Amino acid sequence: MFTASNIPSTSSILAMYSTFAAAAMLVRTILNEVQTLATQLIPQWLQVKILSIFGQFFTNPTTQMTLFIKEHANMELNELYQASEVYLSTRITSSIGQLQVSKAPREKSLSIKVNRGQQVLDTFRGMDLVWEFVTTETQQIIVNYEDMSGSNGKTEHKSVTLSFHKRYKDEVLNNYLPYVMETFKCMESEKRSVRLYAYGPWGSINLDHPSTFDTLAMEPELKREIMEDLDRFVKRKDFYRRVGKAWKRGYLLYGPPGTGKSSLVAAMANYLKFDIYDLELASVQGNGGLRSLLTGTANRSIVVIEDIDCSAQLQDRGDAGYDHGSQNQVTLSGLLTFIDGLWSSCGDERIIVFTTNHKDRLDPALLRPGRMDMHIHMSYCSPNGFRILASNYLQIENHRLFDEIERLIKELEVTPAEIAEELMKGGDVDDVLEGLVGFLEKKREKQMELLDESGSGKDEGMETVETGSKGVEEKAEMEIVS
Ligand SMILES: Nc1ncnc2c1ncn2[C@@H]1O[C@H](COP(=O)(O)OP(=O)(O)OP(=O)(O)O)[C@@H](O)[C@H]1O
Ligand SMILES: [Mg+2]
Repeated sequence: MFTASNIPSTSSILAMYSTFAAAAMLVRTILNEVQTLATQLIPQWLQVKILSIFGQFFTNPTTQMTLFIKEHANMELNELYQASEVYLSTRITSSIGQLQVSKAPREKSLSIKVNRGQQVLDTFRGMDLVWEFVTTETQQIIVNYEDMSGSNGKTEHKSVTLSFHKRYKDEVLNNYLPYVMETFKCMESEKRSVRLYAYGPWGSINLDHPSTFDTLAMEPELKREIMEDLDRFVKRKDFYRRVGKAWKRGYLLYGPPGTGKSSLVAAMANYLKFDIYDLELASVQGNGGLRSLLTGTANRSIVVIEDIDCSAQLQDRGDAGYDHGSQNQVTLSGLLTFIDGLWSSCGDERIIVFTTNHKDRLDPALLRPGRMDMHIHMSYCSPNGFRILASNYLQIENHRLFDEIERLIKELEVTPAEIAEELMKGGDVDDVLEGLVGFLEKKREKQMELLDESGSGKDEGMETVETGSKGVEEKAEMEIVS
């Protein structure tokens, strides 16, 4: 009980309060100092150990927050996961016991990643953050529709977790994660070599294709037009957004085997530093499978579908309109609907390339204006093309046999692949070029014989070969965009 004499005066209460506040502040400052000193003095590996052993006692679930960043979100590649992986490779210290190390043939340096189960500590503006790579498995029953048998399958899901004190939630979401993304983008722009993904679930290999626009044997003017088209495309994000179009570009490459269609795709990828996704339509499970594969491709990539005339079901579009196809096949409708629809909403830089040896066999729906922006005819080797190949393979700009070779090339239908093969044969330059003259003369004799035979009606089924058509046919779509 307070009596009148022992009731503390207001001023003494205030004095006591400010003493307490000062003491609390002092304690907090000392604790902060100790914490900072400890983080500096205790090696990071020990911090991780302490955290992993005692973390469960100290980390109060009510104060800790954990973010889960999955590799895929809504069936799409999660860019934040990719970014975390790349970012954490810059945060590797001696505390981390397990790393994944690899080197691809064309990559200049080793690629080092943190292995799963390993914790990585990071600090950002005074916050402590703990990252960890984790893998979870889900059981799936896979039904074989042929004999209706079932088997158990496991799917691995990769993710990375990020834990921190709850009070940092806003700082992490508004500043730290954007910083992680920014670091990732900077590192990507200084880029590693181009990656090639084969039919999925996308596993990547580094594209070991040395093809560039410099090494391609093509008419210089056509080459320049393609490069300018690509340049224009990547610069035009705002334009595509303004006109409400998907930021994508479609190229149809057609021409006989060995004229450089696949080499041109590699040259485009190397030029833009885009990754390539090589999509084998025949192996895709239905329209749903196509959808999930294509949504799993990264931004700034080229999806290529080779030999489209040979791909299953592509001719098959019923008069009744878009059919949904049987369960296991991709229909042309699925493909076109996907290109038109899904990419319209994603606003990312995408290129799609179809290649074919027989443009005339394609469904006209694919050739309509608006489907593919540019049709590129890859044709037989020209004298210009030969000079590029000679310069690449033999490092020569001229030779006494050039005139004769160029005269033969003009008369013949010979592919750059055939000439490249001759130029790769061993020996000195004279031997190689003489070998090439011999090869071209033999080829001319054969072509004359074939012409005689077809002239006398012996080979009615002989294929006619496209020649001399103009290199680029730009469709209305291209005119609108340009
Ligand atoms: N235009 C070209 N310039 C330089 N090299 C070429 C060219 N065309 C073909 N080659 C050479 O021939 C090889 C095969 O060519 P490529 O695979 O690009 O032909 P393609 O047109 O895709 O053939 P296919 O229709 O059979 O797929 C290439 O690896 C390259 O060495
Ligand atoms: Mg090819």
